[in-house]
Amino acid sequence: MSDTPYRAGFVTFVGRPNVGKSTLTNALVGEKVAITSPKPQTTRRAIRGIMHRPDGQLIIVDTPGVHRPRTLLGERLNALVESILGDVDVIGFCVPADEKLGPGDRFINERLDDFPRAKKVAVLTKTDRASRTEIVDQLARLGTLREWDAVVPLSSVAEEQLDVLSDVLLDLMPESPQLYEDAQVTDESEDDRIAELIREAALDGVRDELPHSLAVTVDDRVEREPDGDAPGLLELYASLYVERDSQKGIVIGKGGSRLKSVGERARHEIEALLDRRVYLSLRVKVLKEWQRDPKFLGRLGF
Ligand SMILES: Nc1nc2c(ncn2[C@@H]2O[C@H](COP(=O)(O)OP(=O)(O)OP(=O)(O)O)[C@@H](O)[C@H]2O)c(=O)[nH]1
Repeated sequence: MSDTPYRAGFVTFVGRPNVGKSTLTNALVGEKVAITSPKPQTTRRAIRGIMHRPDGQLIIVDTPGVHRPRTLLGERLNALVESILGDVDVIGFCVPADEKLGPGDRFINERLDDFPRAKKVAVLTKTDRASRTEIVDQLARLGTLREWDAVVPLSSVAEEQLDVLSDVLLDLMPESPQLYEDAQVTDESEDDRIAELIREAALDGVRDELPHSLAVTVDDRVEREPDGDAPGLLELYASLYVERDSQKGIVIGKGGSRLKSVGERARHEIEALLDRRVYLSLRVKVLKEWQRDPKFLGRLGF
């Protein structure tokens, strides 16, 4: 045994939409906890994933994309980002290896000056999509932005250099007792995670601006009695909220076909999460302007 002290603390990954923050969180935690989708700005919640190691714990806070507020939801998201960044030990600034450093990256980087307490690590994501030369060039450009506590190139998909990042992050954490129990991978409630899985399935492949217009609540759970030798089912009743009739049509699809496949996909994911059989009932409701409704936002946990 070495005499390395036990370290634990909080890290958050920031960066433009779609740079791979959620995928990185999932790869580090090793279980699906954050919503990932090819659409920008689908992460709305501060979902925490916890990476456990014998020598420490990384508590990962997933932030929503930093964007200009146009609605009450947008304002609350930005306020949420501010409060998260003010509170973490390390901020991981993510930039993809396969795109040039742009004004969006510089804007976010400059905002990091407002959080002097946090150590700052540059993470070059998606290295599997770039050549060696491109990676070296990007690292050099990243180096001009500020004096980083560390710079790590990695690929979450190819699972390259993830261990390097976790070593680096843990090294920057304060000495601390264990903050969460071993078995915990997230402190989100089970219903929240179920709602996220449904939301992710419902967003898959929809092309317009649905991401911010779709909210999911789990309304009821009923234990169905075991039938002979067959174990009891868990019945889950959830609602999908959209803002317009046209969006309801998109979610439901022709003759309900899309909603059916959304339900099937979500059910599989939920069964994997809960490790038991589930009956899932989905209803789609139109709630005009829900993003401006403080009461409803409160219900969603904002
Ligand atoms: N090839 C490759 N693709 C990746 C990698 N990491 C993420 N992606 C893909 O990039 C897309 C965006 O990833 P996300 O993890 O959802 O990105 P995000 O930064 O959390 O996005 P927002 O939630 O919009 O802020 C997805 O299609 C991922 O599969 C990687 O290491 N390699």
